[in-house]
Amino acid sequence: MTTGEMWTQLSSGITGLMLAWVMFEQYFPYQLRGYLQKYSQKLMSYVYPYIQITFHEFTSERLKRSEAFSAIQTYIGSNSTKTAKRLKAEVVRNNHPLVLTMDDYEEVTDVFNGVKVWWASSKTVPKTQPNSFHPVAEERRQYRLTFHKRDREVITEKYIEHVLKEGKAIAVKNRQRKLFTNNSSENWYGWKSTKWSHVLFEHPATFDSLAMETKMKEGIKKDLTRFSKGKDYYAKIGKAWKRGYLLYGPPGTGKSTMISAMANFLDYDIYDLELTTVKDNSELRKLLIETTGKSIIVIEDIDCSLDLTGQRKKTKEKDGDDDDDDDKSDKEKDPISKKKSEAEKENKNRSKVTLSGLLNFIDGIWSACGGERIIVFTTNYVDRLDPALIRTGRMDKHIELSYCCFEAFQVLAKNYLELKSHELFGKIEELLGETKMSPADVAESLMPKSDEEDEEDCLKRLIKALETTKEEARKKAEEAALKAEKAGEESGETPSQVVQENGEKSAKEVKENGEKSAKEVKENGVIAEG
Ligand SMILES: Nc1ncnc2c1ncn2[C@@H]1O[C@H](COP(=O)(O)OP(=O)(O)OP(=O)(O)O)[C@@H](O)[C@H]1O
Ligand SMILES: [Mg+2]
Repeated sequence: MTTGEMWTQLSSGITGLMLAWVMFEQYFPYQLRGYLQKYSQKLMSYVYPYIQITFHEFTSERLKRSEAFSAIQTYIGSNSTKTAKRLKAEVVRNNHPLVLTMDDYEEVTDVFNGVKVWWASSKTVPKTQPNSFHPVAEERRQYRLTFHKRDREVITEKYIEHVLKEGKAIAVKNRQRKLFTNNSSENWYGWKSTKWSHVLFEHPATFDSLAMETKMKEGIKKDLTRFSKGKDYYAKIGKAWKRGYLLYGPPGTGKSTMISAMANFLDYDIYDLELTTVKDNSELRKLLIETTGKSIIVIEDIDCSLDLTGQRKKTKEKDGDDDDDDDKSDKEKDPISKKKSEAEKENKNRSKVTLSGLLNFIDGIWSACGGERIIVFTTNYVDRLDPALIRTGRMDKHIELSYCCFEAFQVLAKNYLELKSHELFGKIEELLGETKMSPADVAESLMPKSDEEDEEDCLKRLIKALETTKEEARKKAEEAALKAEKAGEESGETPSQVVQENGEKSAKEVKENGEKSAKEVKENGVIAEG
């Protein structure tokens, strides 16, 4: 047979097949197709000696990405780079080569205990109407494992377990920590939609660079270490492997910095949850399910995020003659209150996440899904939070980050100026004892502003700043006392009585109240520590 004849025969054969397929599609009764498929598969199983197992990317209503799928992806990725011809570059990391994985519709082989298996990747894109207004459905990927039926036992009992274990181990080894933030639910659909977006987490903060009392720092480090090693302990006491921290204190005292230090200390990811974009409790739940283990879930400025300071409080304030109006002038001056009221206004109509929804998120039934998570709340005003949110046992540990003390200053001086001691330290210690300055402000003064500045210039700048702050505080206190005296004269009472009756009016009283409640919480925290 010549080559020309062979081609003619081949093309007529293909045409015949296509014709048969068209006839089948058009005329074969639809009802009988199911039977045909069933019996042809049965027939195939007699002739075809291979078994296939499919691992889908999403299981159970697509709530969560399958862990098995991720592990398999990593396993095949690391083994396939030498054999597969089409690879996908996933992440480019600093100082690391490309991370490559097998591309879609590619097949690789693997050998385990002398048994050969085939892995193939594929994807299905759900059909959508061409002119539909619905968002495009997300493609679903899957891996198909094929092996001979005589190897069934080895594969199902040993090989798959080996793949999952290896995959997870490789993932841990290659892991680059991430900082996640939640997407608005309007973007939860469509191509490659995800609930969380991430960037690589590269914050350099560590506990060594964190300025705070050494004893407190060591306590927190011990607590974190105990938690991260406590898998069996939590299982024994029947508690979800979670721990809640409440970080509170004035602005610039290192709450956010401490979260980064915690993540670096434990080698955890951070999920920065922006509550204001979460529409309701069910969205909150979905977000929680999508978080992975070894992570810190952070809700910053919890008092501003939502009206979680309690509907209860609000109703109370409505009936009573609470000091809402009196607060107004203070609020106008206070940037945090301003921040809060703006956020409140903005979110009034948008977010329906409730206190109970959030509590369920922290320690309800839903909190049990997936372990090894730390939940951190931060706030500037701990006394504004609903008691239910901070009661003993709910937030396991309450940490107060306060104004800069001398010990904290020493850490900053060592970090910023590489100074362990200096003749000006004595003066600074004295001033820090009399003034309230946040570590952020102290750090700012200590930072050299030009190459010409030396350590002494920086220390002198700090002394000047401390003296100014001290003077301002003195003037404020004087003004408050004067005001109280005036009000007392008008009503015929002594100034101290006026101050007492007006409650939180004077700056001094505000401070004292704050400190008192902070102390209470601290005490609770100490009890709660377990
Ligand atoms: N305790 C600290 N140790 C070291 N640096 C600090 C500390 N506190 C603040 N800083 C410095 O000040 C900056 C601001 O601190 P940070 O953002 O952590 O404050 P915060 O308590 O989260 O404030 P806010 O309440 O406004 O969110 C940081 O970039 C850090 O460099
Ligand atoms: Mg902060």
